[in-house]
Amino acid sequence: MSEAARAQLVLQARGLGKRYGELPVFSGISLDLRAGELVALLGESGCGKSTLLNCLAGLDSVEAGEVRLLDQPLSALPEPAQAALRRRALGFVFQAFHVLPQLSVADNVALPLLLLGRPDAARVQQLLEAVGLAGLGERAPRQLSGGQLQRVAIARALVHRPALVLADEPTGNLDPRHAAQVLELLRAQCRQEGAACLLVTHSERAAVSADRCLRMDAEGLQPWSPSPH
Ligand SMILES: Nc1ncnc2c1ncn2[C@@H]1O[C@H](COP(=O)(O)OP(=O)(O)OP(=O)(O)O)[C@@H](O)[C@H]1O
Repeated sequence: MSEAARAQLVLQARGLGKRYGELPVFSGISLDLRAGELVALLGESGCGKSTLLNCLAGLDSVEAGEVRLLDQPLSALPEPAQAALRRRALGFVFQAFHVLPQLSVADNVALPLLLLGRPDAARVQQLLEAVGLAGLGERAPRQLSGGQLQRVAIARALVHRPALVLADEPTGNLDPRHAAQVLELLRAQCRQEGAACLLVTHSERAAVSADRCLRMDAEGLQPWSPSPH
């Protein structure tokens, strides 16, 4: 691989294998994600997409293989170094949002910046506006709808300009207008900030807007082309 190609690599996974007890979830998964690309990950429910995202982030362990994030061996780093790299380089949109109920909407979005010691109220406001939540920053999460909470989670994942965004069905609870807005935001994050984004989706519409698509099945990850509309 050339130096230029290596420099573009944000994430490199090789030979990942995962099982829950006796149940194999996946094996032999390899994946490269480059700066600026939006990659859609599709596959049947239960095939292991969320588990793979967790393993790529180092939030779940693998039995085999290696994950390199920004050319550092994430899975081999001691936990404090792993946490520091994750905090700096990663934005994660969880399927279940994981918005903290005791913090306001704006404080939830601000959290990654605070953990990095870089508070930036203007950036928080910019993200709230970008996801269509301007004016709701002072609300408590319990006062928001499911779709609004999903957008809080997306704003929080992007606010610190991470090199890698892992997004687990980020448009699953959104109407078409907000789904398009969120996809546009993820794309802008890739284009403007040079981030890589791996987007788990069941939506062919979302897949069409990706730079490339991967389908996950028992054989591993295969390149896939969505049918044009
Ligand atoms: N903590 C766990 N313990 C045991 N089995 C688990 C655990 N988490 C997930 N699984 C199993 O691992 C497999 C993969 O689950 P996963 O959530 O990764 O699938 P998915 O492709 O993301 O599904 P969906 O599209 O429905 O979100 C499933 O068979 C699931 O039942």
